[in-house]
Amino acid sequence: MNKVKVVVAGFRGRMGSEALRMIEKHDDLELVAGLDMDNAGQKVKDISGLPDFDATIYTDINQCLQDVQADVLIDLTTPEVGYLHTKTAIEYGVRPVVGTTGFTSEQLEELTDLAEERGVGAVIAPNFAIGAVLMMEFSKWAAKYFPDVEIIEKHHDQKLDAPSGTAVKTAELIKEERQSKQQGHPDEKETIPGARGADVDGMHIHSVRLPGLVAHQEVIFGGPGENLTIKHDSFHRESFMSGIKLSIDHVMKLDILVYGLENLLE
Ligand SMILES: NC(=O)C1=CN([C@@H]2O[C@H](COP(=O)(O)OP(=O)(O)OC[C@H]3O[C@@H](n4cnc5c(N)ncnc54)[C@H](OP(=O)(O)O)[C@@H]3O)[C@@H](O)[C@H]2O)C=CC1
Ligand SMILES: O=C(O)C1=N[C@H](C(=O)O)C[C@H](O)C1
Repeated sequence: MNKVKVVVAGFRGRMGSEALRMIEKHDDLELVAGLDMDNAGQKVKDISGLPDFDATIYTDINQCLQDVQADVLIDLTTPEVGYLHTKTAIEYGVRPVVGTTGFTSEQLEELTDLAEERGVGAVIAPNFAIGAVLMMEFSKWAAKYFPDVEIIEKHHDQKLDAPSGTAVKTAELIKEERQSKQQGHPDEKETIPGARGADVDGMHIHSVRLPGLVAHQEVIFGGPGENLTIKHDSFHRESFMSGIKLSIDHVMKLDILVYGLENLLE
């Protein structure tokens, strides 16, 4: 069997370490290197609490992709690093599967163009949980009938970006379905700045950050005399792993960048 050779960037993190456990469970995947902030030259198995992989740790993506033969780069780092890793991977012809959130729309456009120009498959998915993808799709459908909508996303308090990538993607999907709409009273005034949350095309996004949370989102639609709430909870990061595996399987057959797991689901 030809194994897919994978590099994981951010493998010591909450998501990256879960991705290593996912790779360990699949015979068709092989970890060939890890990208980290630190620990260059050590082996992944030398880091306590991680699976027993013999793969070498690098801190420089260029060095890493020159030294090892890799098919796929999984990136689960930070917005700035994730963007650079994705760009560099495409330049080396290594297919990125990116969960890192917080990219700007300009960065996404640039990466999409680069992948197309080089004919390199790539997947960027703000949420790899199947339930979250359904929540976003159901929300898009509901927006056809309920144009008034607010999004409440709740995450652990170590999250760097706000609003979450999932909330932004949900708003983008809803935007495809409804006419642009300014919600609330036309004379509404915030007496404390930020009270109404972020505004995406009239949709308000509220970000909650608390210890104890993992990743949760409610999309609340309002109509005359009724409300509809579409809600998803990730209680464990294992929830994201089947989506990462599905993306690895698909990215090997792609020659463009796909943004959003919904585009890979049948
Ligand atoms: N798409 C999805 O389904 C999901 C996406 N995410 C996203 O994934 C990303 C990671 O989240 P999470 O795992 O919680 O974050 P963590 O902070 O737990 O992990 C990030 C890891 O990246 C490492 N890192 C930072 N800079 C570099 C670098 N230059 N090279 C290599 N590694 C680096 C960090 O090292 P150090 O600890 O030393 O700083 C850390 O180990 C976030 O953007 C988050 O929003 C999260 C969950 C699901
Ligand atoms: O940082 C997280 O934890 C998560 N980030 C992603 C996002 O920003 O939407 C996906 C999920 O919500 C967990």
